[in-house]
Amino acid sequence: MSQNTLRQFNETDRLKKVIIGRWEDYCSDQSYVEIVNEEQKKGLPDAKTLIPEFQTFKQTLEEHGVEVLIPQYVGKFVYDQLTPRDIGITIGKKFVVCNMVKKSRRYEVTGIFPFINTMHGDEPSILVPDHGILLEGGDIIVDKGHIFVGISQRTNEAGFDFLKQHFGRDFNVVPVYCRSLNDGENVLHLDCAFNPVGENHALIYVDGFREMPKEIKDHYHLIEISSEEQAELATNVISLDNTTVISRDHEMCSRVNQKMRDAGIEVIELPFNGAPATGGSFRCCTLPLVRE
Ligand SMILES: NC(=O)NCCC[C@H](N)C(=O)O
Repeated sequence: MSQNTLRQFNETDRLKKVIIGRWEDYCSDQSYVEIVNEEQKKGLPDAKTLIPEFQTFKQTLEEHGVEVLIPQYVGKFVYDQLTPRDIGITIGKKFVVCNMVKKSRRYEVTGIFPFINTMHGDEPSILVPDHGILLEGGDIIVDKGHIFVGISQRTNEAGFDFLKQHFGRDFNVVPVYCRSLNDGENVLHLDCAFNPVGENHALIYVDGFREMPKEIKDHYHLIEISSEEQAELATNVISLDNTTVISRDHEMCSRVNQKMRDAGIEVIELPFNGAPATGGSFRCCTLPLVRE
């Protein structure tokens, strides 16, 4: 299959081509930094910790046959290009350019346009939502005929409606209402509380949702995680295929990692502390273009 054809129908299909976060130039000018989430209020990571962690991540992906792309540097006003997951999403054979809530993330997508422009798909293959429609890729999970859409800190009902309008014929588009900061829960995006792994398992933080959709209960064997594990982004693994994930080598993720192993999934644990301190772990730091 062509590496230049957009394709993502399942979260755990074999990952062939992916954009990962850009660690160089991170926070290169502090005067531009915007604190965009609760995690960052605890302090931003030292840029030096990012280098070995991202290099090892990239190398591990490549060793597993994945083509890895790094965004171009956008400029110091976009101080953080670590988590490309949110700026766009491959759905089926199309690409949706996301409308970001935070000002400092709005132009991040220009760093990946050179890659998107080389990709083909079902025309028109690039969709751009209107103003007022807020949606971020971390809130969108395409799996088993569904598009799960987190209505969260970053995606609104209009974002859900947009996806339903464009993809509702081919997918069952399911809203997933995440609890808010006012409810005492910090679910930045859906993938901070739910993530399919393996053939039909899913990691889940049940208290992160106002109500669990039937489609999640019916289609997955659930591996539940605690609030302490959720705070360390234990759901936020990246699947290489339906047998293998990359997860954090971290004490608050080790129980969940073992649960996945018990379910027959190979878990590659890598040290990854810098990006999670900005709010995103392995899923957030990846933007798949091709899964087959
Ligand atoms: N899918 C995700 O949860 N992405 C993490 C995004 C972190 C980024 N610093 C942000 O707050 O937008």
